[in-house]
Amino acid sequence: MATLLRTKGASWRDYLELTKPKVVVLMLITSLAGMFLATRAGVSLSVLLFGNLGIGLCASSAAVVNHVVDRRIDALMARTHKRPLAQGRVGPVSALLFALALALLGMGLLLTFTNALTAWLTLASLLGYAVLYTGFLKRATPQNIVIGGLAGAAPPLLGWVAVSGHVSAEPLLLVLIIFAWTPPHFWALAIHRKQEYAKAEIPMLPVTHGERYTKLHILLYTLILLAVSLLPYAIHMSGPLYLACALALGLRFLHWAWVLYRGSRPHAAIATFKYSIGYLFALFVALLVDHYLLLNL
Ligand code: HEM
Ligand SMILES: CC(C)=CCC/C(C)=C/CC/C(C)=C/COP(=O)(O)OP(=O)(O)O
Repeated sequence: MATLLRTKGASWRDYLELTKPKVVVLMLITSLAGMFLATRAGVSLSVLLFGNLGIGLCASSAAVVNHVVDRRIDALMARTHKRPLAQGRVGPVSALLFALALALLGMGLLLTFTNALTAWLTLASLLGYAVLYTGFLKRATPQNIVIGGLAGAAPPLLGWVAVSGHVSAEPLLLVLIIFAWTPPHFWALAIHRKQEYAKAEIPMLPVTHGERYTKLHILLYTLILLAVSLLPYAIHMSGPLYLACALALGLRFLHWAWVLYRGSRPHAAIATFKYSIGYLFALFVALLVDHYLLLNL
């Protein structure tokens, strides 16, 4: 029991780390875009603050559960072996109680300040990542991140529904962008960390199908991503500034995917992974700025 509840030597930093804060912050930028693009009028301050806080707390809760479920495989991999649960600084029961508190608070905020549809869609994303992806898909199939990616792609839809109260085609397009982005984002890292995933017996694509096959699929998904990222302009949801940014960012992503596929440069996999994060951040900031300019000029 002592090991299950252990918090000896754990600091608030350990608990913060369990929530995957950088990932959650990027998700909140995508939910912000969903909120602002949902309306030509302003977003109310309570939805802006408590809607994002609620989504962020639920995403954090899912991330904590991921650390609990994965603590044994995390201990086997160099990238993750120092995590609080892998090293035993935080016990699984303490972490699960923390996750429960985050989820209850997040759901409470969403039900109070947004609407029931937002709360239930957020809960579905939480369970999609914490239970479906982490508890099942991750160990079951090399397509784990393609299917599980839907949970991480949901925030623009959650933000949109928090403001409008209903699902429509435009936010689903934003979800589709993140859905197409996830395979190049993750498989680039999985190539870089292939030996570790093999050691932990996790069937990531580079382990099961090899690097060549994975690089080809990164290239194909990056092409799909470039095409899909132009659709907000095509359906008049966004203007020329967004189009220019989406083209420039997407062509640069394609450049990295091509360099990785050709195998001509060392470290191309980790460079592609790092670029993917900057890409998604810049694309969603471009959506926000473009929306602001369209409304105010
Ligand atoms: C199933 C979908 C996804 C998978 C499998 C995945 C996987 C990963 C992995 C393994 C890392 C490395 C973490 C580390 O170095 O400790 C990472 C980093 C990151 N991911 Fe993802 N990711 C997914 C979706 C997303 C989404 C939807 C976002 C944001 C919208 C995102 C944002 C980030 C960020 C910002 C980092 C850098 C974190 C850091 O440096 O601490 N990821 N991702
Ligand atoms: C409510 C809502 C929006 C939920 C989304 C939850 C969420 C935080 C999704 C993040 C996706 C992600 C970082 C997957 C990596 O998991 P991994 O186990 O493959 O990576 P790891 O080895 O670094 O832990």
